[in-house]
Amino acid sequence: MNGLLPVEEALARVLDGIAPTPAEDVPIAEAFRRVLAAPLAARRTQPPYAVSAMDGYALRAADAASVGAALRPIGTAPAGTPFAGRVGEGETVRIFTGGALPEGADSVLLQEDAQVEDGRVIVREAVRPGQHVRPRGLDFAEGAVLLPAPRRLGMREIAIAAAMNHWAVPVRRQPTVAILATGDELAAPAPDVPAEAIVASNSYGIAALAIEAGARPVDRGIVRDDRAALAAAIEAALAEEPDVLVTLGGASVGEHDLVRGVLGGLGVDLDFWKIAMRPGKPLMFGRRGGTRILGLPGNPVSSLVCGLLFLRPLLDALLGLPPADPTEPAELGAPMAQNDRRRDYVRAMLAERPGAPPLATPFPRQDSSMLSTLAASGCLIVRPPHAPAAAAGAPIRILRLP
Ligand SMILES: Nc1nc2c(c(=O)[nH]1)N[C@H]1C(S)=C(S)[C@@H](COP(=O)(O)OP(=O)(O)OC[C@H]3O[C@@H](n4cnc5c(N)ncnc54)[C@H](O)[C@@H]3O)O[C@H]1N2
Ligand code: MOO
Repeated sequence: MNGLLPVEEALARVLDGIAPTPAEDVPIAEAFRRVLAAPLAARRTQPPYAVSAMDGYALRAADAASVGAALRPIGTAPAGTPFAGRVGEGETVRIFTGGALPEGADSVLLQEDAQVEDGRVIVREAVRPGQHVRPRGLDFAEGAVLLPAPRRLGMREIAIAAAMNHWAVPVRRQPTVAILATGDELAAPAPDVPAEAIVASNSYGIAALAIEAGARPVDRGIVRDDRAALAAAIEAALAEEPDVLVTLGGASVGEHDLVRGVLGGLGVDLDFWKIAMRPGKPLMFGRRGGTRILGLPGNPVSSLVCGLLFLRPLLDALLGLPPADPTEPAELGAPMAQNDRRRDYVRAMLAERPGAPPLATPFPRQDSSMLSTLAASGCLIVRPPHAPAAAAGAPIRILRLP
């Protein structure tokens, strides 16, 4: 392997022996983006009784089978207030969307198809049996398992969990991700940021990735390239026993790249890998107690791409989610040269095309410091090691950017 570790092998080692975080109950209103720990079954039948799907008149279809039929109104049935009586032959009840279909009625005449004349309701459009009625249990029946686990709870899942009358849901505890930036040159974004500083962006990008995955980031700030300060900052972060500690920068081989030595001295069982990928070659991975430590490279694009490829699957595994192939097929929009021994993740514009795979066109400059191209990209083109030169139109695989 020329001393370069393949991406899959590195990921397998990061995920080795992982167990999902314990389950806890959270109120439904706080469950967005959390991962369901146990399947959810409906606690009720929806709708719990037959209801009208329209504003109109509840009646017996047999009484309204022909245009011109006249019916006698005997009451009203708005949503939430059922009509207490029974609809008999030639009778009708004014009903509104969501109102309970009164006993005796089997259909609803649309308001627009009715005319009220001399206290009578005249049918202007013949009614089919069952018309505009939502039968009991149309959506779901009590006991039906509508949300399997594990599943990340988005808008749709939250809504149906609430509809099934779950006021609290069992979810995985949010993994905690401590994030520590390293580097003398760095300063947090602020009005008074020194002119000579580099604004520390990686912490914010990695925190966003963690939140999107359903984890809880903890910002441990910026530490100088000083062995003692770095050791103190890492020890303080580890003392909180986060599920993951991410260090940013200082991962390479220069004299100021101290993270590796410091982690080793703090009892971290550590691997330092050169991964066969670009961007993001240097990557540290270690463990201490229940904490997994990811040492990401400092170059901003390398940091975020490594975050997508290693931190994201790690968080998914901690949340009990199965591994997923994040790539999909696409077509190349411009020629690409032969690749070397590293797998490239190439920033590219993405154009959707009806009836054809999306078109991915690489940006000409791929410097791993350039967040501007990452921000403008729709995807990363995944080029295998030693891929031959490819012409525009060639089938490729892409990783859509979140
Ligand atoms: N002689 C070698 N030099 C380098 C190698 C190598 O193999 N041999 N690898 C290169 C590659 S590839 C990468 S990637 C970088 C990784 O460097 P480090 O992880 O040590 O990162 P730093 O040196 O600390 O910083 C690199 C670059 O990124 C900026 N940076 C750092 N942290 C942040 C942050 N939180 N937010 C924004 N920008 C950040 C930093 O200012 C530097 O410009 O090493 C190459 N060198
Ligand atoms: O791997 Mo470095 O990330 O190429 O810049």
